[in-house]
This record gives sequence, structure tokens and C-alpha cells, in this order.
Amino acid sequence: MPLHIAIGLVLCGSKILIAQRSIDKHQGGKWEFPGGKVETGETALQAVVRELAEEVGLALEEAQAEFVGELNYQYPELSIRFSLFAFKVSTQCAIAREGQLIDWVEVTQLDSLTFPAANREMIERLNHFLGLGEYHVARCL
Ligand SMILES: Nc1nc2c([nH]c(=O)n2[C@H]2C[C@H](O)[C@@H](COP(=O)(O)OP(=O)(O)OP(=O)(O)O)O2)c(=O)[nH]1
Ligand SMILES: [Mg+2]
Repeated sequence: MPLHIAIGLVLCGSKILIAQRSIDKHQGGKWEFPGGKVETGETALQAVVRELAEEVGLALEEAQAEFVGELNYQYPELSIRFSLFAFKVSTQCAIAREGQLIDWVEVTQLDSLTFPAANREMIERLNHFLGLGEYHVARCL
């Protein structure tokens, strides 16, 4: 059974909230999107709302979430199923409740930061969700 992780893509304008994983954890020291394990008896949506409150002090409602997608990733040591949810917020009022480094970065800058390998596809899904990454060729009349 893969580990089930719920991820919060918290967007404020063109920026997104990222945090640094503590060095002692799996994929430690890398940037991440806040989130964590879906606990027994919990839905992925309940988990992401709980994790965003616990990790970055955001009080969000389930109804504010937009489902972005699911993806599986196989690390050599661990198989994970990620459920991705976007939240559009109007103020950058996150607080690092676990002493981690947090930052708001341009979505277009994500490719230049060091994330776990699974995040490459997460970022692609996010760009697709935001309508980036697709090129429309204009037809000349
Ligand atoms: N939160 C988060 N986890 C990620 C990302 N990318 C990625 O590969 N992961 C992996 C690392 C971990 O194996 C797993 C997340 O577990 P976690 O350590 O955040 O779980 P948790 O918040 O419940 O924390 P804990 O109970 O272990 O302290 O998913 C990401 O962007 N955000
Ligand atoms: Mg976590």
C-alpha cells in the first residue's frame, strides 16, 4: 500500500507557498509544498486542511479547495500517492509553526528550486491547472 499524502498548493496572486523540509525527514533539506499523511478515517481533503493549519497556520475551509489531481511516485525506498489541492488566498499570512523556513515564490520560479523528485510532475500538474504550459498558436486571418 502506498503512503497517501495530501498536498496544499497555496496560491496568492502569482505566488505559491513553499516550506523547507527538516533535515532529519525523508527528502530532508529540500523545498516542499505543505502537506502530510492522510490519517486513518480521514479524507485527503480533511487531511490537507488539517496539515495547512498545523504546519503553516492557515485556517482554510474545505469548500475553498480546488482539486488539482492525484499522482503516484515511486522512490526507491517508498511508494507515495499524492492528492493535490489548490487554495487561492488573498493575503500571505502563513506562519512557520514548525520552525521551518517558509517562502512565497513565483510559480514560474519553481523549476529553479530543489524539490523532491516527485514534485516535477506536481509542478507540471499545477501549471496545467493554472493554464500555463500550454501554447496556443494564433491563426492568421
Ligand atoms: N508535504 C510534502 N511531502 C512531499 C512533497 N514531495 C514529496 O516527495 N513529499 C514526500 C516526502 C515524504 O515522504 C512525504 C510527506 O510526508 P511528511 O513528512 O510531510 O508527513 P507529515 O507532514 O504527516 O509529517 P510527519 O508526521 O512525518 O512529521 O511525501 C511535497 O511537496 N510536500
Ligand atoms: Mg508534512
